[in-house]
Amino acid sequence: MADVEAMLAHWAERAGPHPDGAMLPPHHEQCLGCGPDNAHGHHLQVNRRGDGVAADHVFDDRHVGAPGVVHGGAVATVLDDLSGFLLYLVGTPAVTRQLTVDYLSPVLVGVTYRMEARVTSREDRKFFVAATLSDLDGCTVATSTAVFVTVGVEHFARHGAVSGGSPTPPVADDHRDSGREGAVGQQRG
Ligand SMILES: CCCCC/C=C\C/C=C\C/C=C\C/C=C\CCCC(=O)SCCNC(=O)CCNC(=O)[C@H](O)C(C)(C)COP(=O)(O)OP(=O)(O)OC[C@H]1O[C@@H](n2cnc3c(N)ncnc32)[C@H](O)[C@@H]1OP(=O)(O)O
Repeated sequence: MADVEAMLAHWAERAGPHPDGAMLPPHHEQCLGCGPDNAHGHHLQVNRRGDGVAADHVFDDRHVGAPGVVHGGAVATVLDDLSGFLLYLVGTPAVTRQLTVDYLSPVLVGVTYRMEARVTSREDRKFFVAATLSDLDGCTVATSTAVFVTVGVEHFARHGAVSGGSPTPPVADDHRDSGREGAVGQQRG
């Protein structure tokens, strides 16, 4: 099990507050969406924009599905990860419980897209997120909505290390969290 103290320190260090326009830290160094040390990742660089978050992104040949067209899973990955940056504004760890993607037009390899995400509402431990992926002419090519559920730091401690190390194998009878997890309090220092 990963060290809870180390994980809390990791979050406290990154929690902010982050001023409008600031570049937000990656979730962790190996994150598929934003981790700088993940050779297979998207390396998203995300800024706070008002109450939302935004990033520009260019998909490359690693992300292709049909020739020249980005794989839908890769599109879902970056929309999910961008939405996960709203954690820095909400101030609590959370995980995606549901993600729905609408693919409006083909997303093309080698083209710059602008992505934005914002929280649309909050209800107890859930927060609802909407995100868009648009070309630089302002034409929206994909949208997503997601439900994030706040979790305690134990959630991550139970399932793996923060970064670097191999994930902890799930315990046979503990692959799913038992009962409801309370959100941890705000980590803002
Ligand atoms: C302080 C600042 C923090 C800064 C963070 C910094 C670093 C972060 C470091 C690490 C990474 C952390 C996050 C990464 C962020 C982004 C990366 C992209 C996001 C991801 O990659 S994340 C991975 C994929 N994700 C999962 O791995 C989740 C798997 N899952 C579970 O672990 C359980 O699911 C759990 C424990 C969450 C809850 O489990 P459970 O048993 O307690 O509850 P259950 O799941 O049944 O439902 C819960 C509520 O969702 C409602 N609900 C369900 N479906 C709905 C729908 N369609 N519409 C409306 N509501 C819906 C239900 O109705 C109920 O609502 P209610 O509470 O009102 O009853």
